[in-house]
Amino acid sequence: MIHIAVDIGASSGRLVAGEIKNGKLTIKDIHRFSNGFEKKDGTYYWDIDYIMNEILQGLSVAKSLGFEECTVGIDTWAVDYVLLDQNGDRLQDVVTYRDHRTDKTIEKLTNLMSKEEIYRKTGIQFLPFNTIYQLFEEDQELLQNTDKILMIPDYLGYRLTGNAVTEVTNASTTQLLNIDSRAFDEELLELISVKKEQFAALIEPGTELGLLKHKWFPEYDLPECKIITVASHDTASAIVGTPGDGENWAYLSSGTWSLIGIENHKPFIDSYALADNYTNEWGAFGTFRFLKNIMGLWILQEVRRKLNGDFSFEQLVEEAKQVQPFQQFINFNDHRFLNPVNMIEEIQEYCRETNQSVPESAGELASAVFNNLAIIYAIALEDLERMTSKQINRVHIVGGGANNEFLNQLTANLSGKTVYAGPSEATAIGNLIVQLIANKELEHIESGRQLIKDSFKIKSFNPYPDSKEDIIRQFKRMLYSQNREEIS
Ligand SMILES: Nc1ncnc2c1ncn2[C@@H]1O[C@H](COP(=O)(O)OP(=O)(O)O)[C@@H](O)[C@H]1O
Ligand SMILES: C[C@H](O)[C@H](O)[C@@H](O)C(=O)COP(=O)(O)O
Ligand SMILES: [Mg+2]
Repeated sequence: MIHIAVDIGASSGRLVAGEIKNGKLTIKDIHRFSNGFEKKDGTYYWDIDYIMNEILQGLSVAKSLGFEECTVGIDTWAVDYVLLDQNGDRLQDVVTYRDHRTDKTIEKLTNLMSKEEIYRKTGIQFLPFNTIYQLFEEDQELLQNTDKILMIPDYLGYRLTGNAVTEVTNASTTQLLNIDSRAFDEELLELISVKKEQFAALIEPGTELGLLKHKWFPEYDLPECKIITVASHDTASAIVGTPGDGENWAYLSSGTWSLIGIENHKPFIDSYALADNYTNEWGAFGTFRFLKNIMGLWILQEVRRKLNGDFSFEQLVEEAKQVQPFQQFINFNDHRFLNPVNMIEEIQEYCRETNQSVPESAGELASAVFNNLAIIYAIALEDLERMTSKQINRVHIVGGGANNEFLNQLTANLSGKTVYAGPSEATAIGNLIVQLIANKELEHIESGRQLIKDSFKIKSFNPYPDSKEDIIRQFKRMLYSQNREEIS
């Protein structure tokens, strides 16, 4: 049986076919498309109908390749949602988490319930765009006319099958789930005037959602598909697809965002985790993703866009190698980098404000991005070890960022840990692993990770001893001198 992973990140989407052949997981790119958001009347929106069409185009490519039947799993970015009326039709376009409508909402909501109380209930990090804050800002009349609130991958699954669910890994990013009861927290729902019935039933990854409706067949030449709900938060799928083993490894899901953390079997909720804004997003198979959001390669994507796309990502890496490293210390987790009008100007303004040299060329800008991301990763790993008393010896970098060998080596040097890079398509692979487990072709996540190790090339980067301590100390000194607001 062929399985198809639909993995949609903030910058790109892909359909990847996979099956186990001769003891290895073989994957094949079926369809790729770019993703992004547009500003309309002052609000930033995704184009969900464009995404839906690309998924159906991709499935028709699968049919043209001879796949007459398959299972399909969908994973996407977190927190965003669709509002449906009683007929199952969308009440409005889909607002993106980078919209500025929630820039001040954490402050408003934590005046009604303390940060400590919300964190005790949910164990979820305070990001301004969490679903709870977006719903708080929604038009109240619209919300009262809403029959169902569906998270993005659940909405896409609903459009394909007609069945509505709320998959738990992605639902945990709403900051509305109670970590003890594993249900929506009624007090938090009341704070934002949402009724529990407005969410579809919570379900675990690996649950069959339904069959692809034939209403799509006249317009697209499609295979017969059984849709399986996977770990539908893409980061949860990325972690399933990360070939770590034992206790002493961390993951770094490196795409538009950098999500750095460890896989836990129980939540880790204490004042240090709250202070450092670490989260306990729910993982597949009852695990917890104790991680931190770092602004990630979004910064580079926006620098590249402002350079009119004149450089490929590979070229920007080569340009960065040509310049002196560590010329500026920049806290890219500062809220100002979440969605500035012009990322290059924002970076340059930050450097002027902090009396640092100003990066001008593509190489200087790319070097500033890579060097400071590596420092922030290293500090996050230090925090993880201190908070959890766990020794982290290995960092598995997965996602598109795993292709950036320059950043992989910088991360190894500054963290002092061995970096294992790949698979770059870990998210799609993790999506496939859950489908294979649901289809009883794999027993559990451990056998899935062993299959990944047996099937894909993983490249290692050993740390070169250098003055990492001094660099990190200088970065921390700059941080404290600024005391600016992070993205929480
Ligand atoms: N060959 C490459 N060399 C350097 N960086 C790369 C390469 N391929 C991808 N990347 C990096 O990976 C990022 C995209 O990662 P990806 O996981 O596809 O993102 P998302 O899932 O968020 O859309 C790009 O922004 C780029 O920085
Ligand atoms: C807003 C969320 O934190 C974000 O979606 C992140 O968790 C995520 O899913 C990153 O996926 P990308 O593939 O877009 O980097
Ligand atoms: Mg991704």
